[in-house]
Amino acid sequence: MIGVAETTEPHILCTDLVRIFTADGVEVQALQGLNLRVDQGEMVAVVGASGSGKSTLLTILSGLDTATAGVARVAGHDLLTMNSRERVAYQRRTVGFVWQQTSRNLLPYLTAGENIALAMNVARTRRGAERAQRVDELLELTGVGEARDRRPGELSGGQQQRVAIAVALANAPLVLLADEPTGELDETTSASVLEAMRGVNEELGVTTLIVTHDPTVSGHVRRTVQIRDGRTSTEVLRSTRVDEHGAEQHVAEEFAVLDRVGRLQLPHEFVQDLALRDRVRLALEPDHVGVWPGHEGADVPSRRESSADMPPAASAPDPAPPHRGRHAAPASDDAPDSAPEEDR
Ligand SMILES: Nc1ncnc2c1ncn2[C@@H]1O[C@H](COP(=O)(O)OP(=O)(O)OP(=O)(O)O)[C@@H](O)[C@H]1O
Repeated sequence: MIGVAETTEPHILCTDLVRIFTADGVEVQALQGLNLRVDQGEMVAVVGASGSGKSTLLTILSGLDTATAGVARVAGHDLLTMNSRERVAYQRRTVGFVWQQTSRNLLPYLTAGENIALAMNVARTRRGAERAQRVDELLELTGVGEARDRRPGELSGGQQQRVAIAVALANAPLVLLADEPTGELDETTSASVLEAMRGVNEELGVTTLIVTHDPTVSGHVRRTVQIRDGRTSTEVLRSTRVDEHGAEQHVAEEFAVLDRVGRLQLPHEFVQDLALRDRVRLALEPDHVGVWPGHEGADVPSRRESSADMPPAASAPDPAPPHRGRHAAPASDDAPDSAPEEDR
């Protein structure tokens, strides 16, 4: 393992990640060259439609599955070359997980406190009074101190997920991974569980990645990455700015993701609105790139001096205006703002 503190490597790094499943002789490409970087201490949500590859990504990052090709590194661990011993140590100490189903997070016959203590017991971290103190601290941190002596069946869904977060944090992991942690909760309870995760991220600085189909998650994180067909397609960054009157404004800005070799996915509605298909014309302008339909009969852009590689043009459009929905706008609570329809 590389010393994470000594490098500038992100805590989660996926480069051109591919996962191909073969079932009954048919190949399914669940991840098709996915790129993702999450810096140390960041909290990021990956959202996408059913079948877009979210769980596949999380299963690889948690060390339960291995990618077919590409790079997947978490806190300096190379997940493609790890042997089984390293994998066990990685799962016990480097990463913590929260899954959608309580049954996967907690043992039903143990109390909340015993579930947390068990995680430390298995990894042989902390003993005796130190262990008991850590149990109390984690239950306080996740806002369920009162649940300590109750079994999962005696807790609400939201309380169960908070206890699950405490269990995931028992061995002080560097990275917290959550797969649909609010999938079985109502909207209000989901919001409170996500806020608990945010509190943990801010308090402990643990790098946090949540994958979910729930678009409201983006209201609780600074960065939301959209995954589409096994690739990251767009990102929404949320920030707070002070306007000219000194008032704080929450701003959400959506970006397309550009990979190492310059590929990007155009948002679905852009493709539909301009009836783009098969190929497009591109023009390099001093401060932007223009994209026009490339099929026969489509309007051809003018040849600009800066567009050296473009074919001769028939007409000269105005400088391409920024397309709607792609620049800073006040964030609404029902984000993800202008995310492609099919990804919601
Ligand atoms: N073990 C497997 N064998 C074959 N195909 C699989 C396997 N696991 C996933 N897939 C396929 O890979 C694709 C991505 O699946 P994945 O479960 O990662 O999507 P998802 O975004 O998590 O979806 P959901 O939100 O419905 O859980 C789907 O087409 C799925 O059918």
